[in-house]
Amino acid sequence: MASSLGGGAVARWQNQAMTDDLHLHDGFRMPALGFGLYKVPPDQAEEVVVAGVDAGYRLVDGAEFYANEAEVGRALGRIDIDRSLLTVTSKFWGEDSQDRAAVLASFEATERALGTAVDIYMIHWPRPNRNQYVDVWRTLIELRDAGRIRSIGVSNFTEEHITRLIDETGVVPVVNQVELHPYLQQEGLREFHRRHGIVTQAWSPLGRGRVLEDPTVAEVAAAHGVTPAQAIVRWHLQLGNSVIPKSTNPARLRSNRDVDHFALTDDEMAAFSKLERGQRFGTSPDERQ
Ligand SMILES: NC(=O)C1=CN([C@@H]2O[C@H](COP(=O)(O)OP(=O)(O)OC[C@H]3O[C@@H](n4cnc5c(N)ncnc54)[C@H](OP(=O)(O)O)[C@@H]3O)[C@@H](O)[C@H]2O)C=CC1
Ligand SMILES: O=C(O)C(=O)[C@@H](O)[C@H](O)C(=O)CO
Repeated sequence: MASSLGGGAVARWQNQAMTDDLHLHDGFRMPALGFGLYKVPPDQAEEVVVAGVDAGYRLVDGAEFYANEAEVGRALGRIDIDRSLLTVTSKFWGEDSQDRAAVLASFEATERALGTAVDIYMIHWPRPNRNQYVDVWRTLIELRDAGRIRSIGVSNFTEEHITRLIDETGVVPVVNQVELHPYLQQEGLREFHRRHGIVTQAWSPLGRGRVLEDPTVAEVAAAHGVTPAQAIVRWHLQLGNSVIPKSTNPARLRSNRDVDHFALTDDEMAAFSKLERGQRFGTSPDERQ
């Protein structure tokens, strides 16, 4: 099993199921491993969600922007599972307006489309030039306090943005969903999250598929007899990230979740950490307004 990178290091995580829940600082829990729905075409979304839950995923990452929430809702209506076992997320897009009325309208549109409660609702982008994200956050707090959302979080927020939320409202997001993969490991932000009890959730965790051919990833994967995607998902989980790979291919969707039977060694984790190159495949937080 040990690769040349593994070198006999202690496999701290061996036999530990990494697909279990993470604890949120508001007392609720969230599965560490879920699947994402960005760019899942509406005519495939219903079947992807049914297949994902059937494969054992319990976290579904969606957003109004993905334009497939009605199909996700249809799938959730079909799935024969205790709803309390699922974590359904969505995000406020806010490109047109960020006023309270716009937040409420978007949230209600998502609720209607999904036909079920949103467990975790996030601000999709801080859009810092507009300077309204603290007010948007206040509206999310209001919705949470009214019992309409279980937990509230953010996405694409920097330390500076989160610090402002905390200083001005006293409410810490439960999660910050950010671009994170072996080529963009976000070490500083992860440390900041740790200090504040915020879960780091990795978007584009496979680098949109573009990290899968990396030679180090391939070597580690081969040593464990798994796919590069499985090795990367396992790396995320061992870092303590929540992770939401996307696939419209049922076999890949299933195998991306099948990561409890192997563990990266300390040396393999160290080899992954050397892959950092500050490379983004998506938009940066300050860029999108
Ligand atoms: N908050 C935010 O701003 C953002 C959030 N997200 C969230 O993160 C999720 C995942 O990010 P995403 O950008 O989709 O990128 P991912 O890193 O998850 O990569 C998805 C790509 O990898 C391919 N892929 C998946 N599994 C495998 C596999 N086992 N072998 C080979 N190829 C594979 C997919 O193709 P195929 O489907 O054909 O399998 C797709 O092309 C999104 O769906 C969304 O929920 C994403 C971007 C921004
Ligand atoms: O980052 C990009 O350039 C994208 O297209 C996506 O990340 C998109 O903006 C998004 O937010 C998906 O969740």
